[in-house]
Amino acid sequence: METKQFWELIVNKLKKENLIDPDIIEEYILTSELVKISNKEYVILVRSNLGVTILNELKEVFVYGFKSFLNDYVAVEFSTKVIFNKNNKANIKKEEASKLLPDNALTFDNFIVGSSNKQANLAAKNVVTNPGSSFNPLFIYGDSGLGKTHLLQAIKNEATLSNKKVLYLTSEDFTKSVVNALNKGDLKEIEDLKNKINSNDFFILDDIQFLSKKDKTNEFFFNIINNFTENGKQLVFSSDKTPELLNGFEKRMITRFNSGLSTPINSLDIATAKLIIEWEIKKQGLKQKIKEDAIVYLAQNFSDDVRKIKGIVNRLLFFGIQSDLNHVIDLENIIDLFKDTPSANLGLLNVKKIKEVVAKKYDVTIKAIDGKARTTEIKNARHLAMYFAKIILNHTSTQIGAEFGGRDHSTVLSAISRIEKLIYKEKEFKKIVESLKNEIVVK
Ligand SMILES: Nc1ncnc2c1ncn2[C@@H]1O[C@H](COP(=O)(O)OP(=O)(O)OP(=O)(O)O)[C@@H](O)[C@H]1O
Repeated sequence: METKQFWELIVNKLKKENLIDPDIIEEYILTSELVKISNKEYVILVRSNLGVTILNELKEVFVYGFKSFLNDYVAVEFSTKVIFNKNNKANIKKEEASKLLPDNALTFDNFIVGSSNKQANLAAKNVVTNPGSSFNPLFIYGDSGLGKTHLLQAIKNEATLSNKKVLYLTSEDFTKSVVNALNKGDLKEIEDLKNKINSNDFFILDDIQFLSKKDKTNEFFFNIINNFTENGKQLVFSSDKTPELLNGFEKRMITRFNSGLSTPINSLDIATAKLIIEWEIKKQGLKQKIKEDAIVYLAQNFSDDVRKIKGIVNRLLFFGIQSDLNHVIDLENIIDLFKDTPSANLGLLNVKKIKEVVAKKYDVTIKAIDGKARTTEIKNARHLAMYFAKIILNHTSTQIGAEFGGRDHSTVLSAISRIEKLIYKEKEFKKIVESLKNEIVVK
């Protein structure tokens, strides 16, 4: 279908469902144009900057509109024609330059985004486009193996492609250089090192928890932080803890770490873990097909750390080498292959836990959720629990039907769709869903 017709369909749908004020439709939407960037990315060109601001507030409604026709979530951005054309030219240049990066470079393109890391990913992209503004320093924290270094390297690569001067160091290397210079007691050497670091547009320091806490190293570091913030240049730090929990730093340092944006990378949720497993399988080139429920099982049980996922996929490849090319790897194979591997807590997540959390919230029983009663409270609880079984556990609609008192898969689909619609329409309901989701996935 032509993009123009497709855009008309979406606008008509949003109009019909009264999801947008008619004046806004008239003034900003009917005068806009849709541009398809890829199957997953669309840009809506609006006539004015004010229009962009207003429509950005309604982004979720548009995402809903696209999903109704495409049956998938897509990225929707708003822009004016002038800005879009300017960015497009810059992107083409960047695309050319990015071909110079090694194949295994850690970039935003090969970082898989899901609810556990989307905030950190967004903040990381933001400091590349707006260096030295409000998110300075950017402080990313989280457990080992969840992608902190990956995001820091992505910032480095992307900023370098935009012709920025970037210094990325591990805290160990930074400490070594500083201690070396200080031990020599040669003032010029210390000044040279300071100037060398300060000459960059970005200073990225990984695993800050390992930084030496000696007074003089701290003093040196404090000076660097001040130079960067005063000159509007970007600082990025990563750590396994929040700034407040970092031991041994002076209070003034903690205040500096907190003066920009601290953002977590949380433990993987099952949907993201599943995407990373599928991506690794594809990247590493497993020859055999693997069944969906087998991947979900791996995601539920072994995805507390992305490094572990890589190890799991290596074992799958080894299994593949020993198997027939036509063999389809199923759940039974996987359970057998990983029977001695200790599983992560995610394995404890199941439909029962979802039903318990939702039943408590709506003050109904699990029996009622599985039963036939259709009071508003029971229906809401049932539909929401089905929705969570889909987005958190990634169960199929047939599977969910069976788990909720033997319902038809089309009943499940319409329940999920009802919840999605409510989330887009009602901000309060969206908040409830977010908080219940956190309660369910918390370890
Ligand atoms: N969301 C993701 N998408 C793709 N690859 C990822 C993702 N998260 C992590 N990885 C990969 O997992 C591996 C471990 O990630 P990384 O080194 O960035 O973790 P980390 O949080 O810095 O851990 P540590 O605190 O131990 O240094 C890397 O190979 C990284 O590329």
